Amino acid sequence: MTFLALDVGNTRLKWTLYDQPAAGARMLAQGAEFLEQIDRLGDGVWSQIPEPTRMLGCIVAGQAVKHRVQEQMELWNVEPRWVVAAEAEAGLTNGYDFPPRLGADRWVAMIGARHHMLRRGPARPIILVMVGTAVTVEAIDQHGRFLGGLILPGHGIMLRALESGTAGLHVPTGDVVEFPTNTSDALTSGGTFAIAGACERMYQNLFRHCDMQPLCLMTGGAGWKMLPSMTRPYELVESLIFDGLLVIAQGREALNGAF
Ligand SMILES: Nc1ncnc2c1ncn2[C@@H]1O[C@H](COP(=O)(O)OP(=O)(O)OP(=O)(O)O)[C@@H](O)[C@H]1O
Ligand SMILES: CC(C)(CO)[C@@H](O)C(=O)NCCC(=O)O
Ligand SMILES: [K+]
Repeated sequence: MTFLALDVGNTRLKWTLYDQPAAGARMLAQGAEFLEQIDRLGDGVWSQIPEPTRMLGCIVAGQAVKHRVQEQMELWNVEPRWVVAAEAEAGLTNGYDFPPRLGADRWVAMIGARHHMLRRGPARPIILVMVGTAVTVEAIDQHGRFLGGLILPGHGIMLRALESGTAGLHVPTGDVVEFPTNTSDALTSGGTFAIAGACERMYQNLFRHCDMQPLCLMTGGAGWKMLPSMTRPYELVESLIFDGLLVIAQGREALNGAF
């Protein structure tokens, strides 16, 4: 029973085909497209992979993008299913004021993060940093309760905002240094330390709240760029959204025999 997992972000669609909807499934194929280019998936690479029996995705782009994605899936019989953040699922409880308003990508990545931790050791609080178009910094306590999280502009948005909001700033890429002495380094370091600093504050908040050292996890396409600038040791797990989708799919399959 093949399983297609989709992560539709604000910039790119990422997909992975697995041999079954279960944690630890074998990957059969994967790819990523910028949102402007998704309309050729159906005639292109998706026409060359085995047909998925099941599909589950998380999407934070709008309805228009969702329809375009579903159109590309019409070459198969599979029913499109999209995760909506719930009050509880797969061992996680949702502390958001209005649980379904929590971004599906955040919810799914947190489920992936909690299972990643539990496979390796005893339960601890988790700081989960997701570095994409936007950056999120989630706090999960040792019992699996999502306490709350930060949303920050991603590095690209920060720099574009500075470029368009000032007369004298243009944004060639610089290096991250402690004491920037040119504009490029000042911009790159400013954005990077803004994110790293927010993560450090959330770490301290969570440590104080739980009285227990949090595990620090990072995911998202630009995670590797942030890693060297963090103030704590972070583990980079690129696949957390896909891991979360597999865990959710497995749970639903066990419950309903389908989903
Ligand atoms: N030096 C950097 N440090 C941190 N983040 C960066 C850096 N350079 C670029 N970025 C961020 O990385 C993002 C691209 O990451 P990635 O390709 O993973 O996005 P994405 O995961 O496809 O986003 P989404 O899931 O929202 O579509 C850019 O939007 C930018 O904000
Ligand atoms: C915050 C982003 C953009 C991160 O991808 C996404 O999860 C989203 O659009 N969330 C909805 C709002 C919220 O999570 O509160
Ligand atoms: K994302």
